[in-house]
Amino acid sequence: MMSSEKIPVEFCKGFNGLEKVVLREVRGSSAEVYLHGAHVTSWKNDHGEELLFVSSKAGFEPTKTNSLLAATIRLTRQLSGHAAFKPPKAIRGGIPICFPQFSNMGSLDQHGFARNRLWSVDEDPPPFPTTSSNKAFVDLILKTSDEDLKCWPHSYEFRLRVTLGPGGDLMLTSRIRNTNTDGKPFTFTFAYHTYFSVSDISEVRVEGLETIDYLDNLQDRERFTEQGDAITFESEVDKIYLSTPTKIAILDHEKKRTFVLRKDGLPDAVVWNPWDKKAKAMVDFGDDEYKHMLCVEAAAVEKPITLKPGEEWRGRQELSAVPSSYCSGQLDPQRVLQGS
Ligand SMILES: O=P(O)(O)OC[C@H]1O[C@H](O)[C@H](O)[C@@H](O)[C@@H]1O
Repeated sequence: MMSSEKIPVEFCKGFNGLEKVVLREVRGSSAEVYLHGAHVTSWKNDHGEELLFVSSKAGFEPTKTNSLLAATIRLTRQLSGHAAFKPPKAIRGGIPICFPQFSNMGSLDQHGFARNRLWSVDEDPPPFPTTSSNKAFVDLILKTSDEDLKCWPHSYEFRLRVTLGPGGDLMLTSRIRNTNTDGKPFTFTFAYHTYFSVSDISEVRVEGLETIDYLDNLQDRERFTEQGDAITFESEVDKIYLSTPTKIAILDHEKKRTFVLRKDGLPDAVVWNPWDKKAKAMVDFGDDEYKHMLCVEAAAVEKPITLKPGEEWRGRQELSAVPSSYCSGQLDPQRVLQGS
């Protein structure tokens, strides 16, 4: 007799034959992680609704990879010069990992190399201090390669655990260790570059960043202070909020859904939407897709992290999606932020 219980962790082939890991939780939620970039490309709630944005122009159809239709789409794209995602390029959407450099704030390529590398499954990860009963998780690892030593001359071990919690929450924990044998410390910046899927950007509010200082990427990283109201969107935004609260809420009024982002070890938060002009300039992003995404990125940017040999840093992001409660058309941010 076949068991009806879903396999919590499945290793299989995804887009372009690339290896992926599917996490499933008994109530029906799921997540997908590619070994390319340790990139989370899908996070679905127990109704099967996708909660992350992945660009249709990324050329990335995670669920149709084996079908004739998907093959035809891929061929058509190739023939029309479509900007399909192909390693070593990063996937446009989901949760790319920016390491060891956020943005262009250093000598490396934009956002560092971790999002473009092939990670391995970590068969024997060091234990976490707290044990949990979660079954749906995977441990991935990235280590120094000869190629990366040329641009970043340090030895490191980057362990990422991706966990799907029993309620469908998605947890990412990074542990980065300096394994240099030359006695030298290293310094890095970091971000979980999360693309949330939203119904309509003009209906979205972000709570938790009011009155916080930020560096505006659109104004030479000049420092400003955010006003007292929730953040809404009517033009391009690219801001690095500094030393933010650990909990940020993204309220999607139309979907009646609120994402709650909790973070630990990551003081900053980047908020990005390219809006129409920049969207048009991006080859792997649809002209109108800016309306349906918002990046809110748990990050360590302003104060780079320095590790001495043998030292380990930990940075964690936890995402949940909850139905928004609202009365007389007004969302109640207090309730969301208090977690009630
Ligand atoms: O195009 P990418 O390299 O993936 O970067 C996409 C975006 O990432 C971050 O949010 C930065 O703050 C933006 O300045 C950048 O445009």
